[in-house]
Order: sequence, then structure tokens, then C-alpha cells
Amino acid sequence: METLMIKGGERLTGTVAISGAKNSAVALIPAAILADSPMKIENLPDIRDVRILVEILQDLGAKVDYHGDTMWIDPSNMINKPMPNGKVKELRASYYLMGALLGKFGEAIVGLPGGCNIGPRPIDQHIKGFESLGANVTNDSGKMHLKADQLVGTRIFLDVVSVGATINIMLAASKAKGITIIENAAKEPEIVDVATILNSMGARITGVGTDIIRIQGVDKLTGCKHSIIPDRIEAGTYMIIAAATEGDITLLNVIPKHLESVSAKLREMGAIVEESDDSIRVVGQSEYKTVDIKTLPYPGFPTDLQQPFSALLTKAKGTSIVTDNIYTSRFRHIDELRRMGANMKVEGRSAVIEGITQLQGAKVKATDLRAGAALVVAGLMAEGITQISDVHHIDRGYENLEKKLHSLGATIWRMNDGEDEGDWPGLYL
Ligand SMILES: CC(=O)N[C@H]1[C@@H](OP(=O)(O)OP(=O)(O)OC[C@H]2O[C@@H](n3ccc(=O)[nH]c3=O)[C@H](O)[C@@H]2O)O[C@H](CO)[C@@H](O)[C@@H]1O
Ligand SMILES: C=C(OP(=O)(O)O)C(=O)O
Repeated sequence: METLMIKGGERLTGTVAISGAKNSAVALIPAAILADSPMKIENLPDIRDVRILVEILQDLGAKVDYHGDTMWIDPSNMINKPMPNGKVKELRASYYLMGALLGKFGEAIVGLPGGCNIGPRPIDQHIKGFESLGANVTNDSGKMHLKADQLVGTRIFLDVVSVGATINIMLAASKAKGITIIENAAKEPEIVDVATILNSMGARITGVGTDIIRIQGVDKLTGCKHSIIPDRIEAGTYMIIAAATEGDITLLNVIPKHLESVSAKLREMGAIVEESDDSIRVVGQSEYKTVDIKTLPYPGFPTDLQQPFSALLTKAKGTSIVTDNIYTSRFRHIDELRRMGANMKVEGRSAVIEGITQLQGAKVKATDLRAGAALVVAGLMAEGITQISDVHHIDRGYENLEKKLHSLGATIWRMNDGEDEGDWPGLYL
């Protein structure tokens, strides 16, 4: 087991290149299953979720070459093997195997997904979508079996705005007979990215980025080349880090429009945020005003950034309230931040944060991916050394975290079990 060590208190400055989006990558790789010839995907982030998906595709008979940030996938000889357990449990996005395999083979046997433990994460809307398209879906103790002789396009109204259900239905419906309309669809940029690759493969999808998506099914999808959009959640995390360390960080390879809700909240606190076509500069301040945050589907404030933002709010004088309307119990980071001296508590679906608190380094645990990101933000602000265990959660979503932070001036390194923490920072630096 690895531990992340951070010696806090440095002002972080410089530039950082943002990687390709995790939540696009983990949908685009399963989407490649639908092609009948090789695909090339560029700007892939080197993160754990991507590596696990590669192994899953290889288990299914795909030929995958992965060098740097580019992946070639040849799905022409894939087999439809049941995947009830094992790797599918290690990430959330394995649920996209359901839509992709159903679209390609008319059948999928896939275990229920894993992913961050951030409260209940049902997939009833995915199932509703597959059933509406004509699939028979059964759940045998967590082993999902989906089967359809012929998927047929239809009108599907999502009861909740769901990123995963919208994408999964798009994957299956691309190969259905006739037209599918998804109403109350999610509008996240990653959905637009998935539709872009599917359309390049020969699909006919319109309306993405609005809440009504129209998919005209086609018989055949072929290989194509696609470059993944930048990761707005990784970018948002570095913006928060700039503000938290009173730093001055310029993010390269970003789409500022995808981050409007985050820029707005940072400005409301008093940070300086400057945008150009494909970069964002954040200049932190020594004093901040409190802000309230309410997470919402895109273009609202992303739930995936409320945890790191909560750590930053310990620097604002007074009471800030962070309400998560998407995952109402996504607050496992609060107890860990309290171990570092934060004055915060959970009330219903909100975290109430009293500032200003000077955080202190402590031994803490990354309970999930963005809880881990919150602890990194806190560790960078804290006095002394912060030791974050269960780093594998953080590795699901942040490429080269230590390297990027080190280049901005942070003192951060990784330790294996049994290593002497007195050796810092030799291991990484
Ligand atoms: C791999 C990936 O892209 N993960 C993202 C995706 O997760 P994911 O796709 O799992 O999240 P959804 O958008 O589906 O979930 C949104 C809300 O709808 C609920 N729901 C969802 C599906 C369903 O069938 N029934 C249902 O009730 C969920 O419990 C949640 O309250 O979007 C989330 C919300 O932006 C992000 O936090 C995750 O980072
Ligand atoms: C919740 C997240 O990921 P996943 O849906 O893959 O668990 C996240 O990226 O913050």
C-alpha cells in the first residue's frame, strides 16, 4: 500500500498541463468495442481506470497498443465473454460494457460496477433505457444479463439526469433499428465527446449538449481517430490548489467554458481568474470571502469538485455551506479534514465550514477519489507533514499528481509500506 506525503505551506507557482478527461476516456474505450475496425484514441490520461479498462478489453479479445497518451484498439476479433466479477468491480465506468456489448453482440453479461463509494449509485435508469430498447435484463445477485434479438429505437425519458445512463443508452442505441430519443439527457462535456467519437465512427447522433438527444441507429460502426477533451475536474482541482496555496498557476490545455461554475466561485471568494482560449490563470489571495456551493448537473457546479473546494473554504473567514444535490452523502472527507483541524460538520446534504482555520498535517485516509483530492489540497495548505493513505483512490483520476505538483513547487512524495517517513523527500525528488 502506498502513502502520499506532503509537506505543506509552499506557495505553488508555474504552469501545469491538464490531461485528457477521465470521464471521457472511460466511456470512449468501451465505445471502441462497437467498431469493426481499428480505432486510435489520443490525449488519454495515464490513470488507473484507463489501465483497468485496457485489461478488460484485452480479456475480451481486443488488440490494444498503448504508448504515451495514444491508444490503438483493434476490436475486430473481440469475443463476448461474461465479465461478472473481478476487474469490472474496480471502476464505475465498467457499466459502459453493458451498452457497448449489447450494441455489438446483442448480449452482455457484466457484474455491477465499482467506483467511488459516495453513497447510493443505482443504475435503474440505465436498465430502463436498455429495456425500452427491447433488451431483456435480469440481475442474478449482481450479475447483470442483458439480451436482445434486435434493439429497436424508442423514446426514453430519464427520471434523473444521469451521465452514465445517457452515455450507455447512446452506446446501445447507436446500433438499434430506428430512432431513439433520450429526454432529460445529461449535458456534460464528456457526453458531447462520446457522441463526437460515435459520429466519427458512423453513428448519427444529434442534440448532444442539450437535454434531448436523437440517435438514428446504424448497422455498422467503423474505426476512427479521436482526441479526448481536457479533464475539467483535474483542471478545477489545480485551480483550487492555486487559490489554496495563495499561488499563481496557469493551466494549459483546458476549455475555460467547461469550468465557468468553478471560476465564478473562485472569483466570488476573491481569487483572480484570467481566461484565454485554452488556458486559465488563477492567482490566489491571502484573504477570502465565504461562498455557498450547490452542486448540480452541468453546467452547474460539479459534485466532483465540492470535496476539494470544501478544503479551500477553511481559508475563508466565516461560514460557508457546501450542498451536494447529486450525491447527498458525499462527505466522507469531512471527518478526515477534521483530523487536520478543520472546523466543519455535516448537516443533511450539506457541509457547514467555519473559517479561518490553519490546518495541521496529520495521518489521514483517502476514502474515495475526490476525498483524496480534498486531502491533497488540505495537505498543501497545512503546517507540517500530511500523510495520505489509500492513494489508489487518487490514482484512479489524477495523472502524474506528484510530478505535476512538484513542478509547481510542492514538496510531495510517495512512500511504500515499511519505508521510513524520516527519509522525505528523497523518494520522489
Ligand atoms: C465515470 C463517470 O463519468 N463518473 C461520473 C458520473 O457518474 P455516474 O454516471 O455514475 O453519475 P450519474 O450522473 O449517473 O448520477 C447522477 C445522480 O443520478 C442518480 N442515478 C444515476 C443513474 C441511475 O440509473 N439512477 C440514479 O438514481 C445517482 O445516484 C446520482 O444521484 O457522473 C457523476 C455526476 O456528475 C460524477 O460524479 C462521476 O464522476
Ligand atoms: C465519482 C467519480 O468517479 P467514478 O464515477 O468513476 O467513481 C469521480 O470522478 O469523482
